[in-house]
Amino acid sequence: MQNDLFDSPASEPMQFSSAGFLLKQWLLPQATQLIDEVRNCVRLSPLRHFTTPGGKSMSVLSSNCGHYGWVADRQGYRYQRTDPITQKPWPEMPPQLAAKARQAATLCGFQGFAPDVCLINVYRPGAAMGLHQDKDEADFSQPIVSFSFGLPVTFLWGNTTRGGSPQRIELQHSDVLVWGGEDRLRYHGVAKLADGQHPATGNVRINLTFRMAQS
Ligand SMILES: O=C(O)CCC(=O)C(=O)O
Ligand SMILES: [Fe+2]
Repeated sequence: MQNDLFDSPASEPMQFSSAGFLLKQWLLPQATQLIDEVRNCVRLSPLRHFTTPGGKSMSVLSSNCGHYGWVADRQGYRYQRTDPITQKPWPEMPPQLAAKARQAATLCGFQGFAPDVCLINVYRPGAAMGLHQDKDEADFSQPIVSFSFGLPVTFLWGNTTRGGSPQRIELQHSDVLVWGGEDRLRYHGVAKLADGQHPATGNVRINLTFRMAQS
């Protein structure tokens, strides 16, 4: 499914897997405002490098907004209501962000998506995310909605088990990925971010991952 105009947001999702969809440049009209909302959130709950249970520092910088936040430390991966840095609840999820995530899910056939967490990931050049499954949520019947802003990156789409060579999906500023159903537990990740500059974000890529942590 091709856009008529290269620079206009997709009106229809591009299906890259049985229950995986890409909405090209779908957030372009709202991108500046949505990025501003994210900046407000990270003023309240700062970006940080989480440490994995294995003791490694993640290359991506992360924070959260919403009722829950995803955290990692020596004890494991989990969702919690408070930010371990500020000891306060995570900032509220900006309604405009939640509304766009819900609308994207609906467009891809997932009705009634009500995310209670938005994980904010900021990638600097050289940062990457290895193949993993999103499986810390209570209910896998809910999809995942993922926004990309700023520098382009290659998204890696694997299988439901480890191994095999992943499909490579090029993500640009304002693209949205939605996956769920039988693809909900697909391994996925992102390749190392290349150096660059983007008018909307400078030298970073911002990823927002919306999920329903609790059913
Ligand atoms: O940055 C991305 O596009 C993927 C992020 C991701 O998979 C995660 O945070 O679980
Ligand atoms: Fe993930």
